[in-house]
Amino acid sequence: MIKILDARFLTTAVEPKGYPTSLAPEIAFVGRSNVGKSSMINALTGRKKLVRVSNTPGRTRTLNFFDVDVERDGKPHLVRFCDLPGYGFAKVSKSERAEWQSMITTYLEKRRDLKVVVSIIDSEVGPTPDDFQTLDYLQNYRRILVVATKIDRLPKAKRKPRIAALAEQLSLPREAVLSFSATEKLGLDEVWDALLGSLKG
Ligand SMILES: Nc1nc2c(ncn2[C@@H]2O[C@H](COP(=O)(O)OP(=O)(O)OP(=O)(O)O)[C@@H](O)[C@H]2O)c(=O)[nH]1
Ligand SMILES: [Mg+2]
Repeated sequence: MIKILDARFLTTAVEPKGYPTSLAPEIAFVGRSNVGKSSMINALTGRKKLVRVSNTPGRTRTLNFFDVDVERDGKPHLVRFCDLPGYGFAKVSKSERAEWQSMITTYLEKRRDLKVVVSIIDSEVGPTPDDFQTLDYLQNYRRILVVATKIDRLPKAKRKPRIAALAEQLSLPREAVLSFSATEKLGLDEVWDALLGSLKG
């Protein structure tokens, strides 16, 4: 049983000197622009407006940190979430794109507290070349949890086969890809269990 006790915005950062002081294991959310990273954080914390979300890609432009007190089977945990800007967003200038890229890779490579990276894939669109590239790059030095979101957009009968197909495309076992919907609150407990489970090991 998962229960959220509290979730709060901590700080915004663009470079390491702005990262919050170490306190809790960190979990980062990465994926294409507009895939639903910020919405996933809101859904997982049960807070509608903890993070701003938008129909327009490119909503999140800095690293945003949140502290979350969560209780699992009666045991309290403190975890820290980091919401990242999306990749593959075309409507920014080349130099701004390069800045984002370096902001994201510096964090993903250097941050000691970062324990798990949630790689978010659009269930409808499937993994894009950017997704493959990011996963290839990350798997060398980070623990990754793949979550297929916006599963609500698929008819119910197509959900399981789609997840199986995604897993195959990503060369992962079927059970390694979790399905999720922020709008319909599907897969919340499964994602929390996987996150807290991987922080333990
Ligand atoms: N149907 C459906 N829509 C979703 C889901 N999750 C997010 N969305 C919608 O997708 C859009 C983008 O959501 P965000 O959470 O802002 O996406 P993001 O990945 O944080 O986007 P950037 O910060 O711009 O990179 C919004 O219109 C959300 O309402 C979901 O599970 N199902
Ligand atoms: Mg966002």
